[in-house]
Amino acid sequence: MTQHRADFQYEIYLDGMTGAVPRLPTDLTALEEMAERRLGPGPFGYVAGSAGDGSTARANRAALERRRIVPRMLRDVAERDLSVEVLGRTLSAPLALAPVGVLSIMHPGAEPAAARAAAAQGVPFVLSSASSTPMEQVAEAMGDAERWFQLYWSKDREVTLSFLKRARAAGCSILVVTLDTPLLAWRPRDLDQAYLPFLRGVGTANHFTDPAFLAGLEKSPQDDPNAAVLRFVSLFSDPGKTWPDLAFLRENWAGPIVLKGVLHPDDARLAADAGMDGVVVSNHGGRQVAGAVAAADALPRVAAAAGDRLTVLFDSGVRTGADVFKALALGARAVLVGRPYAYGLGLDGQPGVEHVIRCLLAEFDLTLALSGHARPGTVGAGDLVEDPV
Ligand SMILES: Cc1cc2nc3c(=O)[nH]c(=O)nc-3n(C[C@H](O)[C@H](O)[C@H](O)COP(=O)(O)O)c2cc1C
Ligand SMILES: CC(C)CC(=O)C(=O)O
Repeated sequence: MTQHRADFQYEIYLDGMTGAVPRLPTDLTALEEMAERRLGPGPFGYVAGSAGDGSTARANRAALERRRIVPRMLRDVAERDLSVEVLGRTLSAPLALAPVGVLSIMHPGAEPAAARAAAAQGVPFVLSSASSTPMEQVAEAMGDAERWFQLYWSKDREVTLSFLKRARAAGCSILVVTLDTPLLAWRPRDLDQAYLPFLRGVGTANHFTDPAFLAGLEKSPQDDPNAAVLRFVSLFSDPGKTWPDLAFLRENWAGPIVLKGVLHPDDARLAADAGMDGVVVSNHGGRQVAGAVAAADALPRVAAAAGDRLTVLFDSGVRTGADVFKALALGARAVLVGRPYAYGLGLDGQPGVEHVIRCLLAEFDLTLALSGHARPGTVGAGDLVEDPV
């Protein structure tokens, strides 16, 4: 019998009947509620939080919920294949774990535990620049599994070059350049808790182990942590950059480059003109511009502008397998998921992250089949209608 991702549901039922394994909730909203009860208010608030009044994070969910699937019947979906081609590689399913920094605030296993889960479930892991574990150690935890590197584009060219070199040596195939965080947004939840991990030196591991970063310090981060954190904050990102600056990254990264945080179709055109290979339509999970367009509302226009010049990925608000399906129907090739896996990690380490991936992919497989599709590539705009607002 063909093994399908959907079979996970019977594993859960059978385990439940024998009482063998206490499972995390399969509804990822319930998982978030459990995380809120079990994790500390600072760490939970940092992950759950968003910019300003939180309206963009809410809009992300509303824009996905407003789209409704129109299932088709009698289409032979017995043999299904969830794989998709993304920038020259075959992914086992249209899902990757988004770059999420500072994972040690969730669980001591931190990034290596999440990366191992991604590897075990066959989905790419995107290593964050703001990782609490040096990228070499994260890569080591993954064996040969697919990983991409997310760059926070430093003010210091030598640090950027050093990161690119290290990421390449650590086996990262795709460079994901995050454009929407040249400044940290106004985040009331973190302000009210006075909780910003970087000011405590968390999420600085890639910097604190980087020769080019260390060269700018008089003393080691161990001997003078304050100076090291201040250097991190001053270099972390650069609001002065413009489109022509991308030439520097194009010259110094041999593989595909994907720009994360694109919401306007004209920015997609500029990305293609700059020789980029893809974009992630994303508003950073509503964490940067309060009042920004919902990512799912931006997606069809960006996908149209991208045409066949760019591969379009999507994140911000994905919480169900049906959301994955909807994002594909709106024009994405694959999606990234952020907060849910951070909660899975916080609640149960590597198995918790695997649980989240398996839930999303089981439900995606079922949604695909029950909507009349045997593979992601046939999903399109005709599969959705939009509820009146
Ligand atoms: C705690 C946290 C840390 C994040 N760190 C990064 C990061 O280091 N780099 C980055 O490009 N995006 C980062 N993001 C944004 C995610 O990559 C992604 O865009 C977002 O979480 C998607 O929305 P979702 O959480 O609704 O799935 C972070 C998000 C969260 C929640
Ligand atoms: C600001 C970053 C270092 C982490 C991040 O992307 C986030 O908190 O959303």
